[in-house]
Amino acid sequence: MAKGAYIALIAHDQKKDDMAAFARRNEALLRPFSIVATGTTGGRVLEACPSLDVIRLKSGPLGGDQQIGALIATGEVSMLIFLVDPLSALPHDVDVKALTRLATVYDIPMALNTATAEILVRTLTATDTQN
Ligand SMILES: O=C(CO)COP(=O)(O)O
Repeated sequence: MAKGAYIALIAHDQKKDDMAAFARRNEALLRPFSIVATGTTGGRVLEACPSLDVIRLKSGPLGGDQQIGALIATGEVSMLIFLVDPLSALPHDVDVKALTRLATVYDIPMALNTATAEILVRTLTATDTQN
């Protein structure tokens, strides 16, 4: 993974505890990287892991998903970990779809659940240390 590229972290409300736990488990792996996150998720990650370099954007419903989508379009995101809640209706569902669509268009490694996130974070950080 290219240095300077962001790892993007986002979690829906019902998944924020899972994201905080994920960050805590993987704090050492994530520490060398710059993280970009939607507002509330970023706050939870920083609370759990104050040592991480986290840039907080707007909250998802206020445009945070779109901000991360724009960073993907400009080539600044190398990994997207987006813990989605498939059991709740969201007012900004169109933004969520737009973001996952852009991650697919630009072929960004994308985890939508914790199990995949655990695999992805190890694979990409291991690749990085070989470069
Ligand atoms: O709603 C979100 C993603 O769609 C997440 O936004 P927050 O991290 O601000 O809650």
